[in-house]
Amino acid sequence: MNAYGSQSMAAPLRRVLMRSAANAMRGADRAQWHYGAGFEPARAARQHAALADLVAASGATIEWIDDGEDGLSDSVFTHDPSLMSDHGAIILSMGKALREPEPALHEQTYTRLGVPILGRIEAPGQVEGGDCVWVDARTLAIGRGVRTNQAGIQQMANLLTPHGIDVLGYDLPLWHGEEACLHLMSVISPLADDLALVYAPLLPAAFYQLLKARGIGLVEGDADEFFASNGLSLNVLPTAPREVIAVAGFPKTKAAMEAAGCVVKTFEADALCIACEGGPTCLTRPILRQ
Ligand SMILES: NC(=O)NCCC[C@H](N)C(=O)O
Repeated sequence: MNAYGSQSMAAPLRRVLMRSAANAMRGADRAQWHYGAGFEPARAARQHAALADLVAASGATIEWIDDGEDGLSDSVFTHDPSLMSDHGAIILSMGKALREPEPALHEQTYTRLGVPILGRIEAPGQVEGGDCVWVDARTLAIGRGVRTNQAGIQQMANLLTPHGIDVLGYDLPLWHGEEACLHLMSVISPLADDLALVYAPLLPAAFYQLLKARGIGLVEGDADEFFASNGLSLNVLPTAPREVIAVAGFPKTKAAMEAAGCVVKTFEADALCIACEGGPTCLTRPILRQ
């Protein structure tokens, strides 16, 4: 099967790219990778396997990037080195220097799978997948921050505008600093095409106004849980509209999603997500949503 295509954040997830944490994270140095005290490679690997079980149980086919002890610990966060469109994959260019080898891993995997490459973001351009949000099939919002720059956003526009897609850039705040991970997707998780979980105080104001103008309902994530989890309470993966996978331990955020009609499944992720600054969305790169 070489089916691909995704210009929605929440259409049913059919096929997704992941990388096991078992070998990738095994020897990672906490300080070098900017991981928190809770990082524990063996526990992170078990938690990653539990997420993969939930993803598979949703009916999605997982395509695995070749496992290997290449020391690329962050390569488990497959959302970031490539973006999928209905016209093929876009190979991205990382803002975090330690992650620079990862886009090549994605390109090799797409080639093996027979998924076409639409184009590449090239240095000095930088775009990470976590900064990209499909507002609808014709509108891609991109957060401009420490991981994604204007040169990268312009290259993305050059690739997608010919396909009728508007690419809109929005400035992100610095928040915890240049070493930390704050993507646009750190402050919004789409739950359905017309519904998103947000931490509104950190949303770019013009992006907030766009969401409202497009009629997208906003569910407010609980502020205490957002801060306690370093933002990961908000990082929620839709496997279908209003069917989501979230990190366990944030009952107020979960209840808010349920009140908005969502079915929420959770997995323990202290060693994998809270410690390493990436949640279930970040651990998955959708190849096909339809
Ligand atoms: N899309 C995401 O928010 N990805 C999280 C990536 C976490 C990883 N430790 C990083 O700093 O890049």
